[in-house]
Amino acid sequence: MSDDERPTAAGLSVGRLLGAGGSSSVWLVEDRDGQRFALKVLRVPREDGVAVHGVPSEDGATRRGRRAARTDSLYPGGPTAPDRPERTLGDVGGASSADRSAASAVMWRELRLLLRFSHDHLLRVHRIVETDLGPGMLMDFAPGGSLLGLLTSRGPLPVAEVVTALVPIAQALGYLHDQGALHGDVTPGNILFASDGRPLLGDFGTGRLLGGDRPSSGGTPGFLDPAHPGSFDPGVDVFALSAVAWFALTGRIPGPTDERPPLSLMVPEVPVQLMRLIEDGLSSDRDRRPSAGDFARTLMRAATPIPVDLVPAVHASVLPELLTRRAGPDPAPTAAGLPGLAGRSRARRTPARAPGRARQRPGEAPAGRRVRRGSSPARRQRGRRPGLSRGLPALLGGGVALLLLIAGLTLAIGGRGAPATLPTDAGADHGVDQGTPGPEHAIQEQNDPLTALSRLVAARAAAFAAADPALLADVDVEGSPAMSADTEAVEALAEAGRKLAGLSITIHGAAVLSDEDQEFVPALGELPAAATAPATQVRLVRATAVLSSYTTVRTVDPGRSANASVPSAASDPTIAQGQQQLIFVLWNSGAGWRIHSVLSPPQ
Ligand SMILES: Nc1ncnc2c1ncn2[C@@H]1O[C@H](COP(=O)(O)OP(=O)(O)OP(=O)(O)O)[C@@H](O)[C@H]1O
Repeated sequence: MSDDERPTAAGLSVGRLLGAGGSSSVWLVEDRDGQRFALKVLRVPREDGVAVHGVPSEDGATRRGRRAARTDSLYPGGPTAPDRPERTLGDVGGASSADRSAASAVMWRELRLLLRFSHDHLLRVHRIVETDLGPGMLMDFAPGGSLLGLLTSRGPLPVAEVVTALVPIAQALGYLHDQGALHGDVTPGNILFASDGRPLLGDFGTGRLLGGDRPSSGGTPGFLDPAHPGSFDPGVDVFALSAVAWFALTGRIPGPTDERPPLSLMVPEVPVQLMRLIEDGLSSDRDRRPSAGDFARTLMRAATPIPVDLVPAVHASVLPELLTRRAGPDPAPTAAGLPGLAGRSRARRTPARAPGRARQRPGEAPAGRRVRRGSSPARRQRGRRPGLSRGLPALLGGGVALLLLIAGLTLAIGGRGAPATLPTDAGADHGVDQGTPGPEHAIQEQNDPLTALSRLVAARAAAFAAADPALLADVDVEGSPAMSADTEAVEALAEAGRKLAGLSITIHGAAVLSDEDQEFVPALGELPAAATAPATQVRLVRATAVLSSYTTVRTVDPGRSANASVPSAASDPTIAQGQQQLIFVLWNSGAGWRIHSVLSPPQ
């Protein structure tokens, strides 16, 4: 955005452009006391057809990524918001007085609405100021930037960070709904972060009050409830929030129900209750959608929240004030040399345990080896882990752990056209073994979890490909998180009369994590001990799971015969291949290795 689009306003010095949405540009400003604010100036459609694109003043990669997110991921196949002809009020010879008074009315309306509400997670708006480009709204500056900016820089987020980012937003929506108001435009661009990492819901431009006279005209494609456009229904905000959660976990907008891949296939570590919550929130059946308050409560129980790592996304000038940054010296020796892990280590040592979650029940002493050993001070004092120095840091250094690339994420945010390059490591490649395992193979598998893992993921792919939950019996531990999530997803496929033709999964670079490496996997603290079967062995295997491309095929007789299929219709989407770094928790209680759960690697 050029300098002549920079507003001027009495008593304010105007700094960098913070961002631009479909209808406004937002600038960093400072008042005479040195206090910083964000100043939002509305933009209006251009009459001469010449487009003025608002781009954030972040680095080039972020800018490119944001465009890609808008064009490839946020708005696939549809009109892209930035391509709407638009202008800043006052440009090209100045806006008409009618434009200005319309803009002013919108601003006053948003201000009046916002002044009625006060919540820790609603962005505070102060007043309207006159600028040379028309009225501007002065609001709190959110130095952490937006969730969209964060996802553009980092790629999809781990479940634990999604919990941190979205529980407060769901609570803020619950508060608004209780007050008889709708937000109306919950999107990743409208979720901002304070410097202490607090998520804030902004942009009440399309908000509405119950009984208000103005129908909603806003909303953002991809996050707009297709079933109830324009209705005054809190479920519209819950739909949008669920779409944001899907987007944060996968890097893509969810798309229509019968076209989106199962979430548990794209992000296997998503707990089953979270998968259900998001599917319920996106359901076209309004009665299935939870209230915003229930959404917050269920999301809170999905994982122990960890601080959102904002560092890769923020402007360099705000780094020093960012409380959640994890670079620099850390008092915990275990985190030495591992930027990004310090916060996680702390979070793990003092977990914000959700109600009802017990790490280990009294009297349930682990008979086999526990999934995770306790982290004694002595262990923490030992400093850098030799295993980690070869393994996880390679992931961290490459930034690969940030990219949960599965099922078509080559089109995902960040403008990346191809899957990330993965670090080579010492682990052998374990391609799919399609043949029937012989006795020798079975013995080898019994001893070697890496060999077993290749077979397990191939069999898991076969269950999804055929939409046959019975095939999971030899894949997942009975009653485990993996079994619940996979069964639910495969049954949903079967009920929808679909299967994923051509899907296969191969394992590459698999390596068993040492005990010391396991110290750095915070989510392990949430897994139950392997206490139920005395002889249970547990291994954690870090690996890259590579999904082939596949096509969603409709079966002839939905819900009954997954074997019969109709030829792929032209509309059936082919999902491009993708890959993902994962940690598989494998159990062996005597009958061979099975998948107990799947985690994302620490970042
Ligand atoms: N208070 C703020 N502090 C820091 N950055 C902000 C603030 N408000 C907005 N931004 C940045 O500006 C971008 C655009 O802001 P906003 O979403 O309010 O504009 P908009 O035109 O209303 O967008 P849309 O109509 O597309 O939702 C945000 O995505 C964010 O990056």
